[in-house]
Amino acid sequence: MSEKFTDRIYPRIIKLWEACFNHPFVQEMGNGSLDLDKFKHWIKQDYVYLIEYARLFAIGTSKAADLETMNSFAKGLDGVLFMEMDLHRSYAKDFSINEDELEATEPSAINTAYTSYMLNKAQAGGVENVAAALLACSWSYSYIGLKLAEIPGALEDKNYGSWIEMYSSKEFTDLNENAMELMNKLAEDKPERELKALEEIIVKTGYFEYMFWDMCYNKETWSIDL
Ligand SMILES: Cc1ncc(CO)c(N)n1
Repeated sequence: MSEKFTDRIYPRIIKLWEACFNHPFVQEMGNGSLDLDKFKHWIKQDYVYLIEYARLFAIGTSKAADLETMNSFAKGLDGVLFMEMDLHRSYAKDFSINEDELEATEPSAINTAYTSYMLNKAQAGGVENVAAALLACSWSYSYIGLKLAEIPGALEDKNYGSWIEMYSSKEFTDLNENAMELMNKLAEDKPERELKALEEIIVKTGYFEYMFWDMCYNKETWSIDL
């Protein structure tokens, strides 16, 4: 059996996940000191990010060549819309942000750039492009969730415990494994040139992951108030 695609790109990709894990936003969630306003910015921005992200799974479902692949994309779509976004809705409720306000969040510049890039890559290419465009999202959060859960007391934190619990849960771990398996299956037997292009999509979305943390930490929207 040939080497799995995700194993082959791992040495490069892990540097991105480590940088995300070491970002002050993530570190401060881990020790409970993160400013709640920064976290609220994440909840709102991430909610509208996930609406666009969910579309990728729908695109993948329609581009899939066989039923098994359709099922995997559909499972991902269900997981994002109902399991992952429930976390955001539950936090929003605690913060007295109603669901209409949450859904009406204006995506920031980085958020818009990230989702536009993903959707463009997903729409322009074959089904393997869709799997590549959505992978950094689940892979990085799964890495971060599992690492944060190892910090003593982090799972019990009154503010960030449920975040860490969800992203380190079996359900989310399964969702990410499903995305990784999809990528590996769709990358099988692809020529080197195409594998390089898929790797590039994963690296670029990985950079966007880092920038998303930074955007939330600095509560950025767009550069000029109008
Ligand atoms: C920006 C971003 N990346 C990844 C995830 C994990 O699904 C998320 N919720 N938001």
